[in-house]
Amino acid sequence: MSGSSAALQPPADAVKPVRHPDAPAPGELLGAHYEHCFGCGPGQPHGLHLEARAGEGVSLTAEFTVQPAHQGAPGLAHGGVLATALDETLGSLNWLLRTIAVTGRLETDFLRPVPVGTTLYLEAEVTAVAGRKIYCTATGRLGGPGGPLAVRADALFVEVKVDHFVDHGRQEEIQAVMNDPDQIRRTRAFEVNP
Ligand SMILES: CCCCCCCC/C=C\CCCCCCCC(=O)SCCNC(=O)CCNC(=O)[C@H](O)C(C)(C)COP(=O)(O)OP(=O)(O)OC[C@H]1O[C@@H](n2cnc3c(N)ncnc32)[C@H](O)[C@@H]1OP(=O)(O)O
Repeated sequence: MSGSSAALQPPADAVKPVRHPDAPAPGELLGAHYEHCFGCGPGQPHGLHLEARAGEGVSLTAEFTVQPAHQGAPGLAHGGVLATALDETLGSLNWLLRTIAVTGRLETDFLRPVPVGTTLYLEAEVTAVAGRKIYCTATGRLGGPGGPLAVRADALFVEVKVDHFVDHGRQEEIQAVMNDPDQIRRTRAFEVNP
């Protein structure tokens, strides 16, 4: 079964997404948004280490290789890990809009089992924007762009201010980020280029 619920249907006043003029060029790696992110951070030993690359328009591709630490059933990826890969890929789209946003709703179809050792090839695009609401969709294929479709998702992201993280994140990590000039520079770029 597939398709998304009414909550993921863009409203009548939704518009097409607009790629930000300073978005990374098609083919460029986006890089991790946070060193300790479970989805993309290089500082997470058991994380997904997902790598996303800008595509045309407001789209991107990403890859992640399923490790033994990602198992649910023996030799197979855990469904929650696959949902994380989709969530991370969809979240990365916001770099192309230059918007900071968090997942409000994520609907996932698991179509085929994904064995350990598989490289999951993901494609995602923003389909519509309505105010703070960003509607997007993603697929994950086994082995490469022409591989069998294994997972897919539709999601709604909601734009937030940096305050969202400052107000809700544990102070220890927030302070560490605030002391990291690279992270602050990257975050500020989003604030001054709405
Ligand atoms: C100096 C420090 C620097 C820090 C720098 C950090 C930089 C980081 C950069 C990038 C980070 C990106 C990280 C990506 C990681 C991958 C993505 C994730 O996993 S994110 C984690 C999981 N998600 C959450 O934890 C959200 C928890 N939820 C919330 O916080 C709120 O519920 C939130 C923000 C989503 C909405 O709350 P409201 O109070 O702001 O807004 P309301 O009015 O409730 O919603 C706005 C609109 O959205 C709809 N909406 C909200 N949630 C919905 C839902 N679940 N389903 C359908 N519609 C929903 C509402 O109906 C409303 O629509 P209408 O404007 O009335 O038309």
